[in-house]
Amino acid sequence: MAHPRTLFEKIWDAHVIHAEEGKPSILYIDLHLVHEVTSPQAFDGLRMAGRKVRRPERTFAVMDHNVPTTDRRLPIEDPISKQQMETLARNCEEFGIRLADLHSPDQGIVHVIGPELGLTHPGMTIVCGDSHTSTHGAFGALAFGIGTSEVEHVLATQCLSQSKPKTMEVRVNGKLPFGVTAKDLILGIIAKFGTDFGTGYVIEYTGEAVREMSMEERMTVCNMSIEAGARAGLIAPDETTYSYLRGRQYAPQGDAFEDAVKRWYQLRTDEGAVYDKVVEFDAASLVPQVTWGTSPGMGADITARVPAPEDFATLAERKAAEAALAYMGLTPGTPISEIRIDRVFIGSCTNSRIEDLRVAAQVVKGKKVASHVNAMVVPGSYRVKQQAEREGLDQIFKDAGFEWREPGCSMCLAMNPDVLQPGERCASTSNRNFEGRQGRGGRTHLVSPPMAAAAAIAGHFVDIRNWE
Ligand SMILES: CC(C)[C@H](C(=O)O)[C@@H](O)C(=O)O
Ligand code: SF4
Repeated sequence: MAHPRTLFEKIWDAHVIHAEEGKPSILYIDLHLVHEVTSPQAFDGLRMAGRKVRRPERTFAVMDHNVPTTDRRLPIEDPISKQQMETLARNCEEFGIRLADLHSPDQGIVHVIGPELGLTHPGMTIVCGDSHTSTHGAFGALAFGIGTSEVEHVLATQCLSQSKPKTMEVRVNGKLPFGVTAKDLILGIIAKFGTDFGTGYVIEYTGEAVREMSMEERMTVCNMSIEAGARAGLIAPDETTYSYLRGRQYAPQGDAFEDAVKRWYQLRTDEGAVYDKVVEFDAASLVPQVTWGTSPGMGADITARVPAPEDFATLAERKAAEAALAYMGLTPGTPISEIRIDRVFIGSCTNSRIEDLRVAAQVVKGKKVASHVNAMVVPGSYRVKQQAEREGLDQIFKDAGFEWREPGCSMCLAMNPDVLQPGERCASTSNRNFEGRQGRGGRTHLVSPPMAAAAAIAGHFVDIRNWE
C-alpha cells in the first residue's frame, strides 16, 4: 500500500516537473487567470524578450478591478482605469488569449467567473496575479496568488518555481447555527487564531460544517484563507463539487465528465496521512461576526462590545488595537450593535454570488434602507446579475433603496469610482478592512451578506438571528 498522502500532497506530487533537495520545485500550472492590474508589466516583459504565451488555451483573462459598475455604454471617465482595460485588451489580442472584456457575458470578478464558467476543476494547479486565488481551492484545486514577475514566468513557460508549503488541517466540528454563515465561520476562525496562523501552510478545511456547505459557501471560506496568512485553502471535492461543475461551459462534457469524476474521487486525504499541524474549531457555538478594527482578525461577536486595548495580552496587540480604534473612530465598550453605519457594500469575490444575493434579498424584502444609509449591491459577474434579475432580486433591492450595479471588484478595493469618503463607515461583505482599503479615511466592517443587508435597513449592526 502506497504511503498515505494528504489532498495537498497528491496535487503537488502530480504537478512537480523537477525537484532538487533544498530548492524550490518546478510546478506545472493547469490554469492561469489574468486580470488588468497585475498583468501589464508581465506582457511587456514577454514582448521585450520576444517570447510567446506558452499555453494560451490554459490562460483566461478578465477585466474586473478597474471596471465601472455604472452604465457600461458610457465612456470610461477614469483615465487610469481606461488605460488598464485597453492595455489588457491589446495584450490579449496580441498574445492570443481569451478575454472576458467589459461587454462580455462572461465578465465578472476573476474568482467568481473561473468556477462559474467551469474553468476551475478539482486537482488542478491554478494561479493568478491576485491573492484571493485561494478561492478556487474550494474545488480541491491547489490555487494561489502570484506576483507580476511570476505572471510573466507562467505566461512564458506554463511553469512556476515554488517552495513546498506545509500542510494544516482546520477541522470544523458541528453544524453552523441558524443565521451564521460561511463568512462568519472564516471570520471567526481568523479572529480566534490570528491573521498569520496560516503562514507557510496550505490549509485543508474538513469536518461536518464544511461537508454540508454549498460550493459558494466553500468558496467564501477558501477565499479568505489568505487573510489567515495561508498560501492556499483547500476543500476535498465531493458530490457537491461534481454537481456544481456538471454541464458548465469549460467543464469536461458527457462521458469525459464521468471519467473526470472517477479521477477526482481520488482527491482526498488518505486515512493515516499526517498534516504538519491540526487545529479545531467549533461551528455550533459560532455567533454572527463583525470586525471592529483594521485587520480581518480584529473581529467580534455581534453580541459583544468594542474591545479596549487593555483587553489584549501583548503590548504589540494593545498598540495595534489602539491605532485601529482611533482610525475606526470607535470607543471601547460600545455594543457592536450600536455602531451606526453610513454605507453598505454587498459584493466582492468573497460574497457576491447568487446565494449571497438571495439571502441578502430575503432580509431586505419589503423593507427600506435607513434614510442616512447609502447601500449598493454589486453582483460578482454578469451571469450572477442576470440570474438575480430573473429571480426578481434586483427589484427587491431597488424597492428597498439599494443601488443595483454592474459586476466587478468595485468598492472592495475602490480602484474604480466606488469609494468611501473619509470617515464614512461601511458594512461590507468583502474580505479586507485595512486602512484606506475602500477609500482614504474610509472605515470598513467586514460582515456576512445577511448581516450587511440587515445593517442597511436598521442603520446600525443588528443580530440577524433575531431578524423578522
Ligand atoms: C489588485 C490585486 C493585486 C489585489 C490582490 O492581490 O489581492 C486585489 O485583488 C486585492 O484584493 O487586494
Ligand atoms: S473583489 Fe476584492 S478581493 Fe476579490 S479580487 Fe477584487 S479586489 Fe481582490
